[in-house]
Parts: sequence; C-alpha cells; structure tokens
Amino acid sequence: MAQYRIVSGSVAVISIQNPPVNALSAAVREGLLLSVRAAASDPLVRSVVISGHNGPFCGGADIKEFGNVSHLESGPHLVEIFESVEALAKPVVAAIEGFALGGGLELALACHYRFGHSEARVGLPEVSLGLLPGAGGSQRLPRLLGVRAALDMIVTGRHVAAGEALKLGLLDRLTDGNTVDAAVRFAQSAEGKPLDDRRLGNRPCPPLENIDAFFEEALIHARGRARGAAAPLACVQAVRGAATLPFLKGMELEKRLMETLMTSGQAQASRYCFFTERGAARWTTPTGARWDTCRARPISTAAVIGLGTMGRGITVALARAGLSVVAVETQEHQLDEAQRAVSRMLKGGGGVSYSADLQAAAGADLVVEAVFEDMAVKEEIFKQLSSVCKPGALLATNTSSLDIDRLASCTLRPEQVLGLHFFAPAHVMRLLEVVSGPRTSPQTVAAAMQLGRRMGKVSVAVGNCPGFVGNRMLKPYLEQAYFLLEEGASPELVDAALEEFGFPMGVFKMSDLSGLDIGWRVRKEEGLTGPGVTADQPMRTRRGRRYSPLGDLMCEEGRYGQKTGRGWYLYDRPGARVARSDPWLRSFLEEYRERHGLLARRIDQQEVLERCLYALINEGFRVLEDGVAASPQNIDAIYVFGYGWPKHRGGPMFYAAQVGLARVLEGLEKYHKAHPDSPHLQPCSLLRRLVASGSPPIHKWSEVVKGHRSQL
Ligand SMILES: CCCCCCCCCCCCCC(=O)CC(=O)SCCNC(=O)CCNC(=O)[C@H](O)C(C)(C)COP(=O)(O)OP(=O)(O)OC[C@H]1O[C@@H](n2cnc3c(N)ncnc32)[C@H](O)[C@@H]1OP(=O)(O)O
Ligand SMILES: NC(=O)C1=CN([C@@H]2O[C@H](COP(=O)(O)OP(=O)(O)OC[C@H]3O[C@@H](n4cnc5c(N)ncnc54)[C@H](O)[C@@H]3O)[C@@H](O)[C@H]2O)C=CC1
Repeated sequence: MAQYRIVSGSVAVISIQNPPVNALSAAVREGLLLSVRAAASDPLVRSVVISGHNGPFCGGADIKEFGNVSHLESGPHLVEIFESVEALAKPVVAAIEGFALGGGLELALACHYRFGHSEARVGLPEVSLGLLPGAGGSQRLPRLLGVRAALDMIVTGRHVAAGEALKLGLLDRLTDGNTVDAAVRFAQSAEGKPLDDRRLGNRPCPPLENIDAFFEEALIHARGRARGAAAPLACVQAVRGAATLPFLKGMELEKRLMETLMTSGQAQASRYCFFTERGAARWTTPTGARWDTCRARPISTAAVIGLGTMGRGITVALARAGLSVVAVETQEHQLDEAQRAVSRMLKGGGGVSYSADLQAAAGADLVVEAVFEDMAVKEEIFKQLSSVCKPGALLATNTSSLDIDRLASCTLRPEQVLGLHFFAPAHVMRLLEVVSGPRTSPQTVAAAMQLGRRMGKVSVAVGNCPGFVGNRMLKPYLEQAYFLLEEGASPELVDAALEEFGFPMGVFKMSDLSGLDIGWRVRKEEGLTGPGVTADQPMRTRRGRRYSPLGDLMCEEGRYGQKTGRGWYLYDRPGARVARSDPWLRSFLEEYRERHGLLARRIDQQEVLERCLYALINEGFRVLEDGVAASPQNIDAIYVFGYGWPKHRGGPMFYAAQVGLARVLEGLEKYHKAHPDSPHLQPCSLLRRLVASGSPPIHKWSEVVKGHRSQL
C-alpha cells in the first residue's frame, strides 16, 4: 500500500495509500520499506518524494493495530523504516498536504526536507492517546526546533498550522499549488548536494541554559496539568533524553518509555475514547432508523430564543458553524448585553441579527429555545413557535431537566421537536446530547446530528428521561457526596479524592461554579424541598428514601457558590474563582450532624471514590437497561466530553470494566448494606446479569442488554 513511480526521469515518488487518513498499517509499512529500498538501489533515481495518496500525507500509526501486539509486531517497525529514509544517500522530500500527524510527522522528520501545503497542519498528538512519539519523533523534533518549541508540541499534542510550522522551522517551504509537483521540482534541485547536515539524527540538540532546572520545572508543570495521566510526564522525560543524550541513546530511552505506555491501561482507555468519539456519529433510534439509512435535511438558518448564559453560547456556536442566526430576547437590557457579548465572542457581527419578537423566528430552519428552566414558560413558547415557524422547521429545547415529550405535545409537529442539550459554555464544550422522544422523526435526529458535527461537537443521540443521560447519572454521584458530608467528610476531602482521580474539579467546587441555586430550584419543582415539605416527614427523608437537605440549607443561607462569593467554599468576592476553605462551613456541618444525631467518622479517599463513582456507574447501567443510551460507549463519550471524566480513564462504563464488574458489584452491595435507605447504591439488574454471564468485554454488553425494553 505504497505506490512507487518515477517522474521527471530521476525522482522516485512514493505515495502512501491507505484511506481515509493514510495510516501506517503493517501493509503500508511493508510497502514503504520496499519502496525506499527500491529507490536506494535504482541508479536512475537521484532523489525521492514521499507523499500521501489522494490528499492527506499521513494520520500516523494505525491506531487500530495498537490493541494487538501481534499486529504491532507484524511488518517492519516504523523506527527501522525511518532510519532507512534518513540514511538514504539521495535527498528525500516530504510533500505534506492535509495533515502529517504522529507517525506521519515522524516520517517527515526522517526526510531531509519538508514541503507543506499552506493549508496543511502537522503535530505529534500521541500524548492524547496515552503515548509519546515513539518512532523517533521525541528525539528528532527537539533537534530541529530546539527543546522549548518541541516540548510544547509533544506535551500538548497540538496541531500546528502550516504558517506557524514554517516559522518554527518545522517546514522548509510552503506552496499554495500542487505540493507534490513543487516537491519534485525541489528534489531535483537538491540532487547531488550533501545531506549530512539534513539528517536530524546526526545533529545535536540546540543548547539550552540551566537544562536541569528547565526540565524540573517542565515536569512540575506537566504533572500539574496531567491530572494523573502518565503520558505527558513520559514525553518530558523523552525530550530531556533528546537534550542530554546522544541520538541512539535517546532512541533507546524513547523505546523503553513507549513500551511502558503502550501496554498501560491509560493508553487503552485513551484509545477507546478516540474511537468512542467517532463512533457516536453512528446513531440509532428505537424505530430502527440509523445514521446510514436516514438523510438529513440541511439547516442553514437558526433562531435562538432567550439570550442568557446558554443562549449566547449557542448563538456563537451556530454562527461559527456558518449558519445565519436570529437571536431573540424579550428583556431589553439582556438583549443589549447579549448583543455585545456575542459580537465580542465572534469578533464582529458574524451573521447574527437580534430581535425582541418571537415572530423573527418565522423563517428559521431550526429554533433552539434557551429560556428559564420553567415548564410553563417553555410550553407557552413552544405553542407560539408551532404556529409562527415555517412548516418543516425543527423546534429544539436546551432544557437540562424538563420533559421533551410534554413540550412536543404543545405543538402541531411533535415529530420535529427534540432536545439539543448544550453544555456551558455552549460555544466551547464539545458535548451535545441530541434528545429524541418517541414521536421525534429519524430525519429530525439526522439533521441535529449533522448540525452537531458542523459545530465541531461530539453529538450523542439519547432518549428522553429526567436528566437525559449525563445529568441523570450525575444525580446519584452528587447525592453520595452530600451523604459523605453528613457522615463526616469535608468538601475538601471529597474534592481532593475526585481531583486526584482526574476530574478537573471536585463535585463541590463544580457545584459552586455552576450555582447551588440551580439544583435548589429543580428540587423545589420536584416537591423535594420548599415551604411545608418537611411538615409531615423527617428532615432527612423524602418519599421513604434518605435525603440530604444540606444543599437546600446552604441556599437558604444565600450561599449559591461563586456568584455570591460563598458556597461550599469561600471566595474573595462574588464572581471570584479561587476557592478557600471556610471555617463557617466546618461549624455548620458540625452543628448539622449534632442536630441530627450523626456521628462523624473517618472517611478515606477510597470510600469517596467508590461511593460517588459506583453510584454514578450503577445509574449508567440503568440507563443502558432502559435503552436511553444506545451503548456504553455513548455514555462514556457523554462523560468524557461533557463532564470532565479523565480521558485516560476512558469514561465511567469503561472504568467499571477496567476495575472489574464483579468488584463494582461487590462494592455496591457492601455500601447498600450499610446504607439500605439509599436506593442508588442498590446494584441494578443489568450489572448483576453481566457479572453472572462472566463479565464480558464492554463491546459485548449489548448482547446482555438485548431483550430489555429499549427506547433506542
Ligand atoms: C509488547 C508491546 C510492545 C509495544 C511496542 C511499542 C512500540 C510500538 C511502536 C509504534 C510506534 C508508533 C509511533 C507513533 O508515533 C504512534 C502514532 O502515530 S499514534 C497516531 C497518531 N495520530 C493521531 O493521533 C491522529 C488521529 N487522527 C485524527 O486526529 C483525525 O482522524 C484526523 C485529523 C487525522 C482526520 O480527522 P477527520 O477528517 O475528522 O476524520 P476522522 O477523525 O473522523 O477519522 C476518519 C476515520 O479514520 C480513522 N482514523 C483516523 N486516524 C487514524 C489512525 N491514525 N489510525 C487508524 N484509524 C484512524 C478514524 O477512526 C475514522 O474511522 P471510524 O471508522 O469513523 O472510527
Ligand atoms: N446554565 C447552564 O449551565 C445550563 C443551562 N441549561 C438550560 O438552558 C436554559 C437556559 O438557561 P440559562 O441560559 O442558564 O438561563 P438564563 O436565566 O441565563 O437565561 C434565560 C434567558 O431567557 C430569557 N427569556 C425568558 N423568557 C423569554 C421569552 N419568552 N422569550 C425570549 N427570551 C426569554 C430571559 O430574559 C433570559 O435572558 C434552561 O432551560 C437551562 O436549564 C442547559 C445546560 C446548561
């Protein structure tokens, strides 16, 4: 799978052919090595150009091979191929169109010259797969760019646009025209010229002052950002090798580090996330409609109703995807403020017009409602939209908790009603839950999924139920965190355990950020709190289950979180972000425990993790059982891209499989026995059945789920 041809009499053009991204599979590696050898031995060949077939240069090593050692070991090794390329006595030019990523860029670094198309991008994104550039990239890039720039690229894994790559010296030349033709012309001009200096393996790394201090600091910085991931730290170690060791010794270090990473659970989890992200696009619905049989009607105009926190971000996301947007808001001051905020985010008008009148939505292909979380207000808007909007227009709500079916039934077009659950900030967060009810048509889902892709979102099709998938699973997680406070934990202890696990923020810091009042309002609507609710039942029980009123009591004290400068933590002023421990809270919790006869006990981090995460995972199994999510992979995509679940732990369902389903079941049984009034700790029947059927691998869970009532 590497094409070999001679052009212009003396230039061998080797073209990597493995659509869609020209990954370096075993067959490609075989073909590449044979071609390089052919070019070396053919006396007519005086120079070589390496390119990608039909566009992209190369998306790197074939990630599908990584899970299987025998696949990895079949065919020649990339390191060996790249050594042959670098050692060739004839100039080799990489002609980079589209992208050169991972092993693709490592191949280009082994070439003597790099030509890029002006719209190409290059990068070493292995770190996001739990790896490092293990085919010489960690050793050659620092020799070319210097340690600082190389370390930045390798530790962040960021894609670098051609213009920047030229400035960095990573690309030698750019062209707007045909890259291969330009590279061929250049290769001919380089024929016969000395190459020693062009071989990066021969070059020392550009010197760096205070090298030890530099790397110590780099390690601390990487550790601070890694949230427990091993790969970024290994990347720093490998680059340090490049800066301090001869090339071959550095290559040995790179190999050792790579072997450890490649066989790690973290790399397995990160790889799983890579495919999970892409797999979400292959959606299904309960009526049997599928992503590949259903055509989506294109959407080119949209209306957003309500320009508060969410509506502004949604407007920006839609405008950036190229839609023409009309933004509707009834409050004059909100409208003015939103207009300024949206323009700032879009750096100009960006195809957005504004109105205070719902009639402005009449011509839109899609309407996204983002007004207050109040059923009566939303019902009224959906009634109006049903008559105002043109036939065929889709009506979406961004509600995070209300019933989509109820909103659909307010309209004359229930098949065109759906939930588009964006996450805050909507123009930044990658996740979009596409929520369909029983009457939502497959074409509506298809159009929403296609739009999600245009916005660069990871869109996951889910069924309608309270909280959909993400928030539904969050509820038991939050609940256990509250219970732990009652039993003796502090917010600091709970948050530290979760942050050490890899969440960017513990549950209490997260509540302070999003606002405690949001949950309070929802609990009031559900009749769980509010005047008179506790008159005929104990303070810590609701509907026969354990209930913690801690969140309600905090709100009654006016402690809404960051917005009021006080919540589970203390902040310097309302709106400030730095959380400090609050002595008030400690006494508040002590008094609370005393009042309710609760004895504080020592709680360790393991209990925090097991109680919070197993309760969340248990709900995930229930979601699967109910058919609200089509697969465990979809649940994991929701958690990784919407809730900060660390990628190197794969997502909650993957994590459960990695921990062992029997262990999760055992843990839940233990905690449920200790807390029988907490139903979320009662293991669900799907988990029991999976364990009884021998804990099959995650991609086989659907066989056990089958037979259950499914909404998807
Ligand atoms: C005992 C054990 C011994 C261990 C020995 C250890 C030694 C091992 C030596 C191995 C050395 C390896 C060295 C190395 O440097 C490793 C790498 O190169 S890792 C790969 C790095 N590359 C990437 O991370 C790029 C990943 N891809 C992307 O970012 C995007 O796909 C891309 C920007 C290229 C294109 O984006 P887009 O156009 O949006 O398309 P999609 O993302 O939807 O992808 C389309 C399709 O292609 C699949 N795919 C993409 N990249 C790869 C790939 N590298 N390998 C395999 N397949 C890939 C993708 O999954 C999509 O297919 P689906 O079917 O939809 O999933
Ligand atoms: N804030 C968050 O983090 C998230 C919120 N959501 C959901 O998004 C929706 C909006 O939430 P926020 O943006 O936080 O609320 P918000 O209170 O910041 O904004 C709501 C806006 O709607 C406007 N509005 C009210 N009635 C209107 C009407 N009839 N016509 C036009 N505008 C009207 C209000 O003036 C206000 O500007 C809610 O359903 C919420 O549950 C979903 C995901 C996350």
